[in-house]
Amino acid sequence: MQRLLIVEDSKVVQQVLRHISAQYLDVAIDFAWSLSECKEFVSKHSYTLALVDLTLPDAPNGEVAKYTLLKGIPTVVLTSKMDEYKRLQMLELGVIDYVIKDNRDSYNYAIKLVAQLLRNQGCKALIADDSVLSRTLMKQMLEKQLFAVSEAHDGRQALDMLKNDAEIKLLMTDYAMPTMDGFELVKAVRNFRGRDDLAIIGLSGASKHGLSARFIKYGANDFLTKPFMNEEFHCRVLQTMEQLSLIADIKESAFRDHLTGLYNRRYFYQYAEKLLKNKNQKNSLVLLDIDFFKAINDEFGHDGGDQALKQVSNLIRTSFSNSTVARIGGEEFAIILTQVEVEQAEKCLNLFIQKFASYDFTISDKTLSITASIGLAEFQNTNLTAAMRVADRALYQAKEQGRNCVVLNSTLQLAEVTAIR
Ligand SMILES: Nc1nc2c(ncn2[C@@H]2O[C@H](COP(=O)(O)OP(=O)(O)OP(=O)(O)O)[C@@H](O)[C@H]2O)c(=O)[nH]1
Repeated sequence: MQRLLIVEDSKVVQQVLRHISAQYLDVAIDFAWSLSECKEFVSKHSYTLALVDLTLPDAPNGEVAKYTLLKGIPTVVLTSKMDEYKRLQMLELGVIDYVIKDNRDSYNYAIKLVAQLLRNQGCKALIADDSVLSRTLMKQMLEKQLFAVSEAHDGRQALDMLKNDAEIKLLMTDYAMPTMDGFELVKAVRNFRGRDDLAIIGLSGASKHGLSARFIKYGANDFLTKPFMNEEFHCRVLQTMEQLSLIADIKESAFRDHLTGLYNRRYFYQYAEKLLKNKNQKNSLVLLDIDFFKAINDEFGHDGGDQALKQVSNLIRTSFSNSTVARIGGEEFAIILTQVEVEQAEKCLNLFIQKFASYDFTISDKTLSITASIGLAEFQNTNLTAAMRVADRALYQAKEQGRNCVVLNSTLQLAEVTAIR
């Protein structure tokens, strides 16, 4: 579990930070007023990150940052001190960033910076550089930003590592390297990893003019000239990763249903198509439809119906937490149980439907029971249209049989699939 420590002695600033943190951060946060309180917290918890003020009643000269760094906690300074000497001293000590609090935007900047650092945690970064010194320096700096860092001594090795590990999200590559230079590496990598999936920052010595533009044209997201200041390095890496995160957020929201937070139909179809490519995996496809949902809308209004949909979604999500659950229609849900054969799925769904029927849903302070009908079909060696039709037929039968039941459509499947093919 990630944990953040904020050390700030101003009540007003603490309130502002609490407010902005609630919008951007989803981690445990402790607020300390002083160095002594900070020490108390550190003795009780381990922290992923600290955001500290430099001037505290019991520590007027930045002692708190020295303390958190000494304790191995990556630290961001948020201070009203516009002292250039102090700033450089702090950056040299190893703080990730030094943010001056001169307006509301600086608080936003600091918290967004913290949010990005927390997202970096455990994220894989790769450094491709033939200079051991350069690699060591960058590794230290990236580790400060909470990345898990690996190294490659030339372009060829970096390319192999990237081919074998889709989890690498950041590549820092030098230009001049033996066997394969930075341009060749970026071009090759972009054949299989897009800009929205892997961030690339090109690097080169100051004497080589025009390299930055070429790096970017070949597919790098940004460029750094060596030697760089630590602060610039941190800013560029964070900004590049923030762009990647924003794209990931946009993609994620495009695949989510606004009302319930479940995956939507679009995502479900893409996911299901991919899954079918693995011919050997036995999966089960479940279509669940709420019974007499129109009556709920009629009694409680559309908002009441929405409340019911949210509660039903939560119940399905928590009951099938290891599976992909999507809302594919108004009151219709699809679930794929991967590596679960239909006979096993049927048993599990029969238990679930009982749990569903006995669950107390609450709409506008009134408790009510809701039931659902389920159609189940095998989801292997077929095409998606066929599988959906088979499961839909089973769902139709469940409705016909009086609802609140599970129907497994195994008999129709072969005939259906053949007909559709
Ligand atoms: N509140 C709310 N209602 C929705 C939403 N989407 C669809 N509906 C309603 O869901 C109801 C579905 O009604 P029907 O298709 O007749 O199905 P049913 O009443 O559940 O009956 P059976 O499926 O046959 O048991 C309609 O009244 C739709 O207006 C939604 O997002 N919110």
